[in-house]
Amino acid sequence: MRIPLLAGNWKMYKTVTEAVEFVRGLKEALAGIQGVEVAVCPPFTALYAVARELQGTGMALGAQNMYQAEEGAYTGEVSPVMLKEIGCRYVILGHSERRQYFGESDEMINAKVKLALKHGLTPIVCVGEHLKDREAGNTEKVVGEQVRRSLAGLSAAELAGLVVAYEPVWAIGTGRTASPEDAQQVNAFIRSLLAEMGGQEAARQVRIQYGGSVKPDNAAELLGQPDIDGALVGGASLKVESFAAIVRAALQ
Ligand SMILES: O=C[C@H](O)COP(=O)(O)O
Repeated sequence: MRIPLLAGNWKMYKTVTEAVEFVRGLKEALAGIQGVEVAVCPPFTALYAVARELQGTGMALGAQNMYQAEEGAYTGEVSPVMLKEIGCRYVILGHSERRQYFGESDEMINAKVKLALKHGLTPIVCVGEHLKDREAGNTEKVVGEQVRRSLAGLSAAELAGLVVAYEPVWAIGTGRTASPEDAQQVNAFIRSLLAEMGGQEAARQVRIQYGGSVKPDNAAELLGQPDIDGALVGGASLKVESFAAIVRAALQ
């Protein structure tokens, strides 16, 4: 039984004050909720304050990125050791915005995934095709390559414990969502690929989210698909009301 993971990726939004205020509201909105896992992924600057605010709630903390080294002269970067100490359970890796604006390759993401796992962080590994890939009928080819390369060399147990987020790039922040059927098809494809890489049991356990314009009014249908085990939510995770509504939709 896979517990759905609803994770809010705040991207470069929210000061420390705004982040703390949000978490206080979210705690109230979701008090007593069971059967789903909820995580928030604030900018680095708010991680510590949010970690304190989340204590004792069962909600998890995630970071949006990390560097592929434990320490060193890497100005501006943050290591998995630092994220673990601060209380992160998750780290988003390979988000399409990292791939697009910061030149992250599958090989770099693979190094990050391995180091995150070494330090007890659970990677949320993002994959997804561009519109031109989908229109050319290349979705599975592109997503398949990203999965194989980003997750190369992982053991079956490591694959089983991962979170993969299928995020079609054309659906991110655009208001254009993949249909539940299309999202289900790609998530099922990713699961079959993971079965090839790590065996049936790993594929049965791994959680595969959908992300891309998930909103309160489309969440239930997306989350009701058999291979969609939660959502990675951008814009709609910035307001307590909409994020809480998406979390509740996972229980329907
Ligand atoms: O990580 C989250 C995704 O980029 C989705 O963002 P969005 O919900 O604003 O489309």
